[in-house]
Parts: sequence; C-alpha cells; structure tokens
Amino acid sequence: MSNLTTSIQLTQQSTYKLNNGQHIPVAGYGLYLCPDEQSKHLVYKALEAGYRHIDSAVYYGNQRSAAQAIAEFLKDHPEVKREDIWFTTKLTNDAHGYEETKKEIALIASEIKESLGYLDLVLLHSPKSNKERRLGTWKALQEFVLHPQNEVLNIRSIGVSNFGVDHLEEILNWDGLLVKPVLNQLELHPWLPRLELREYLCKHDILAEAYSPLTQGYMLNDPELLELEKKSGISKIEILIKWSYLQGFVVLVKTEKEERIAQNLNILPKGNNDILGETSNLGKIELPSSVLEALDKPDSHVVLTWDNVDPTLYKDGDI
Ligand SMILES: NC(=O)C1=CN([C@@H]2O[C@H](COP(=O)(O)OP(=O)(O)OC[C@H]3O[C@@H](n4cnc5c(N)ncnc54)[C@H](OP(=O)(O)O)[C@@H]3O)[C@@H](O)[C@H]2O)C=CC1
Ligand SMILES: O=C1Nc2ccccc2C1=O
Repeated sequence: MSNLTTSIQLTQQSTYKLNNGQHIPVAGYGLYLCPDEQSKHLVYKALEAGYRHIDSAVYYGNQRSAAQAIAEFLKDHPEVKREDIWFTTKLTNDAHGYEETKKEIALIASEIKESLGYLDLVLLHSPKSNKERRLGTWKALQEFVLHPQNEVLNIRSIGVSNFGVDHLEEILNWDGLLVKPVLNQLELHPWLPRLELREYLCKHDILAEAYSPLTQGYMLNDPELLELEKKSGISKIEILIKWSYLQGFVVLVKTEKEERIAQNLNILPKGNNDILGETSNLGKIELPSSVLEALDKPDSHVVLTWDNVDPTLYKDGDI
C-alpha cells in the first residue's frame, strides 16, 4: 500500500472525521519532553499560532499545565469555543486493568476537568501489560464514553497508541466490545511507514495518527534527506511534515522553541475547510514526485523511539 499522493487539500484548521462522528484537527502540537514549567506558555503560544489540537499524557507530567493554557486561551479569545480545541491525554501502562483505569481517570479529571470540562480523547499509551489488563482498561473506558453524565469525567473518544494488529484484534474481537478505538497513535515517518498495519487500520476505519514525524530529530542530518533538501529547495522540516500529511495522517509535532511553533504549523496554509473547493488551489499542499519517490521506503522499519524496540510488536511477558 505505497502512497505516492503528491498533493492534498488541507489547511491549518482541517479536521478528519473519526468512526464515532467526532472531528479531530489534523495538526497537533505534541508535549513529550516539554518541561512542565514551560508547557503552559508553550501551549498558549501554540494556540495563538493556530494549533487547535494538543497531545499530552499522564507520563509527560504536563497535562494540568496544558489544560490550564487552553482554559486561559479560551477566556482571552471568546470567539474560540471549547469545542474548537482538541485535547488528548494517555493512560500510563501501570493503569491498565479495570479498577486501575478508573483510578487514573479520576486523577486525570483532578488535573484537567476544572480547565476543560470534558476530555476529547484518552489513549492507552502502549499495549505493554497483558490481555486481561488491556481489556479491563477498555471496559472501563467504554463505560465513561457510554455514560457522559458520569460524575468523574466526560470522555468523548477512546483510542490506542503503539498497538499492533494482534493488540487491535484482541479489542475488536472481544465479546464485550461496545465502543471501537477511534485511532492508533504510532511512530510514523519515511523510515517507518508501517504499511501493513495502516492497511489493517484503514479496513477497520481506525485513523492513523503520526508521532515523531520529524523522527524526534534523529534523521534530520541523514545524507539522503540533506541531498533531497538541496535538490528540491524545500527544507527538510517541510519535506517531513508534508510527507506525513500526504499519507493522510493526523500529525503531531513537538517543539519547545517558540519560533518553531508557527514555522511548523505554517507548512499548512491558513484558512478553514469550508473555503476548499475542487478547483481551488487554496489549501493545497504538495511535494514533487521525485521527493516522494526517494522517501518511498515500503520495507524500511527503523524504530527511533521506545528505546528502539517496536512497541507494536510487544508480546505479553516481554519487558
Ligand atoms: N504515543 C507515543 O508513544 C508517543 C507520542 N509522541 C507524541 O508525538 C509528539 C511528536 O513526536 P516527538 O517524538 O516529540 O518528535 P518530533 O518528530 O515532533 O520531533 C521533535 C524534535 O524535533 C525538533 N524540532 C521541532 N521542530 C523543528 C524545526 N522546525 N526545526 C528543527 N528541529 C525541530 C525538536 O527540537 P526542539 O524542541 O528543540 O525544537 C525535537 O527535538 C510528541 O511530543 C508526543 O505528543 C511522541 C513519541 C511517542
Ligand atoms: O511519548 C513518548 N515518547 C517516548 C519515547 C520513548 C519512550 C517512550 C515514549 C513516550 O511515551
């Protein structure tokens, strides 16, 4: 399933429709390794720049600050509504299991509910526990989604991260399944295109969300990428971010440098979905086919995060 789509119509405010009918903004600002004391300021700046999607996790230790920044931004910008902003957090692996998950959701609520009211999306950060505990977590999460008036936290969507086909099959074939995962957040970039897994996701109407689209910085001095930058005259950052959008992913980019926030987002044109038409060039992003062909590495499997051990291949009992 090689995808050499050379152009796509998207803007900074574009959204994709999930399998539960909710709309997720395609451009996300990620908070992994953003120090908590800077996160409030950085998220506020990201929202000012135009991001409407923030990705955090219990593990990152910055979800409270991120939520506070969103609340402050909404107070300062009455034209922007809570529904315009998407906030994701992730459960730690230690919180897998029915009771453990309910406890961690209560902790998440204590950190974000006052600021946000409800949570757009909660993910299992990885499959790294065991089948019984993963399904216990899913049972608890489903209950939150199915009972939005519950006293703890209104959660609108639930999903997974770093899940392989086997982990997804477990949920999708479970006889207690009532709510499907809306998306799978994965390390995805030209050196890790995960074609088979994406085909499976597509078949089951589960969106692929890309983390580490800039390879967490590891491949930014790759000679082939530098050569492409030189030949095409397109910066390597623009090449990698556009590659990710052209695959149809929701794209999460992290920076803790203020000036890079807008630089990364402005790779997408400004504007909203409504102004895009079949014949309009407004909102079109593209890469030359020569660049896409060079980055088409269907068999490459270079895992740069998670200590270079692919979490989608985790088997119960592995460390
Ligand atoms: N579910 C999961 O297991 C995981 C989820 N994620 C999510 O995805 C997000 C993004 O992925 P992440 O792993 O952080 O990596 P990215 O691919 O977004 O890369 C981030 C790195 O690129 C640098 N960078 C960013 N913008 C530029 C630029 N314009 N020019 C040069 N360098 C730049 C950053 O440095 P600097 O900050 O100094 O600008 C940082 O070192 C995370 O923050 C997190 O929200 C990430 C990993 C795992
Ligand atoms: O977000 C994350 N980024 C990571 C990189 C390495 C290991 C774990 C993680 C995360 O949970």
